[in-house]
Amino acid sequence: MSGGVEVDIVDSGLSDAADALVEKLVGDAAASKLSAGDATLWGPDAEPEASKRLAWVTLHETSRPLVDELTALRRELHDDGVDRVVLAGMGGSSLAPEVICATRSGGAIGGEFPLVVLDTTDPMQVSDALAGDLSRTVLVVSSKSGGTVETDSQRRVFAEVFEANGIDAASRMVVVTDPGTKLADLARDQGYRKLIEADPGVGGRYSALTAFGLVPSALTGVDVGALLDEAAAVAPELARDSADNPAIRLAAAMAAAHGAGAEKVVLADTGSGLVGFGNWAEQLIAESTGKQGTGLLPVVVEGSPDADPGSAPGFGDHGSDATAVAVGPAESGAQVSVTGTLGGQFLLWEHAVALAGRLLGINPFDQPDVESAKQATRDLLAAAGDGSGGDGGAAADDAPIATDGPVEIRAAGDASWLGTPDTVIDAIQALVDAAPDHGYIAIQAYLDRLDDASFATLRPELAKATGLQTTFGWGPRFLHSTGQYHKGGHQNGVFLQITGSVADDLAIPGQPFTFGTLEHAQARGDAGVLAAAKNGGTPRPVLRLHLADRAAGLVALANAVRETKRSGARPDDGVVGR
Ligand SMILES: O=P(O)(O)OC[C@H]1O[C@H](O)[C@H](O)[C@@H](O)[C@@H]1O
Repeated sequence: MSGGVEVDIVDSGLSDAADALVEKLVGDAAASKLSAGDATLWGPDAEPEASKRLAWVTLHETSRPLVDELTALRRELHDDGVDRVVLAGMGGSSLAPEVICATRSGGAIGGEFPLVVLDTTDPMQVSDALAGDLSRTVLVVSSKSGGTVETDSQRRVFAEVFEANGIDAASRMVVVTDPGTKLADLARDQGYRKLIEADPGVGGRYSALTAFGLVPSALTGVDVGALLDEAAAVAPELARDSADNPAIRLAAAMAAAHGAGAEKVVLADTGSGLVGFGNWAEQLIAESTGKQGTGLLPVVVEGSPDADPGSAPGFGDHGSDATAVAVGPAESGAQVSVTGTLGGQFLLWEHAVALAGRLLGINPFDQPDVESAKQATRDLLAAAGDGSGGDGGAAADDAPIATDGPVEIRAAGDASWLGTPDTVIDAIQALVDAAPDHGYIAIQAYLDRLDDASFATLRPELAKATGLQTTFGWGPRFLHSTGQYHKGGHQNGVFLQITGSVADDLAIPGQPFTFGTLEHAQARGDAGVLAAAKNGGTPRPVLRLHLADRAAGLVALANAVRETKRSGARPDDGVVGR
């Protein structure tokens, strides 16, 4: 293993196809240029953005001063009896610390300790985070732009509840943001405990080793110096213009597969020792490449295919539209295996995705389609006036097409593909029938990802029933991750959006809307934007299922998914529909 990471292209056909691209990257000296921060690698259109976004290549050196600063901050907080860390942040501002803390603590994601990640607007999940022991809590408010509505809302409600419990809110706020943002000004004006300004030369999804990744991790006790050491150990290897460079090999494998029609990258953890790494890689791959009607769609599957055969549909049984990548040792069905330390893999994947961007001919540093969903949400909130949308905003929604027990069936945009379903089974079947061969299904659940965690089982069930690659994302979290690809990538997706009733809504202090209203506006807004795009010349199918009762709704959905069929199962002959 070179310096701590290794990429093995196990599939000989893919390895042969990748060779030409390996040669090209080596010939162009792309790896050494990338490591030297050369912004010309993605062409003249991308150069202005790239020139502001390449500081991540040396973070293993430039982030060093943070290590002692954060150790001191943690000690100071501990001396005050504060050891529960809640992180308010979306996308690049929370995905890396979640993986770092879960990996270093042996697996607990989203539990009470060591890190409570709040990347949601679901009122129930926010309420649960507020219900923890506030006397021991510090809120890390992380936002590169300083203007992300979810993060701002979480900060507002925590500030209010701290004060309501007799705790000086300012003393419990640690802010991570870029210099000069509104959030930085606020932290100064309000005298927040600590303001840590991040390196503005790094975009959100490349920021694992900046203050965004390191601050929450260090506050929970992770040795972030060791993480930087792991990255430093692989950096020289990643800079080499050599056919053995693991970043070159991974980039070439993904781009060669893409060229042959396999635009999906199915990621399974096969015993990497890294917990939830796919959820971080997902944002990096999807947001960096999914644009201009092209890109790589990450499909994160559950379980280890060898340990539990059949547990990860889409991996071992994938068709010619996908590449199976094992994070960990190669297992049956894997075409590529990537192994290594956590710090090493962060840097490896960042280099590989940036190099793949060059091979795909896109700018890996922008996210041109993310803003459209945010704007649609703002428009819906403005149209709702004071935001008092009753049942979390659902009351302001269009009338359902049909109601089947606890499930209201709706659609977005042109729903001619849907016909007139009476039941959830009919509706899901119509959605599956509308998917092109070699297309994909995206399940998007705007629910509580801890209390409603069982909804994630719909992914393997639907993948098994249809043979289509199927992704699962929690809303609004995925809007800051795979959301870019779904709107800007290959136009062959169909979308199953799930929203749920809100038993106890939660006000957002100083805002005219509640968390429930915001969550539903985000769902409706994104559904509208998705449906407005086309799959080729035809309307892009977006099915919206609203659950009047979340628990009963899950049972109804699971039953319906089991009944779903797709003729021809997984299509393997030639690639169409991209
Ligand atoms: O860190 P923030 O500025 O709050 O941004 C959080 C996220 O927002 C957007 O959705 C971007 O597309 C993501 O790349 C980013 O990570």
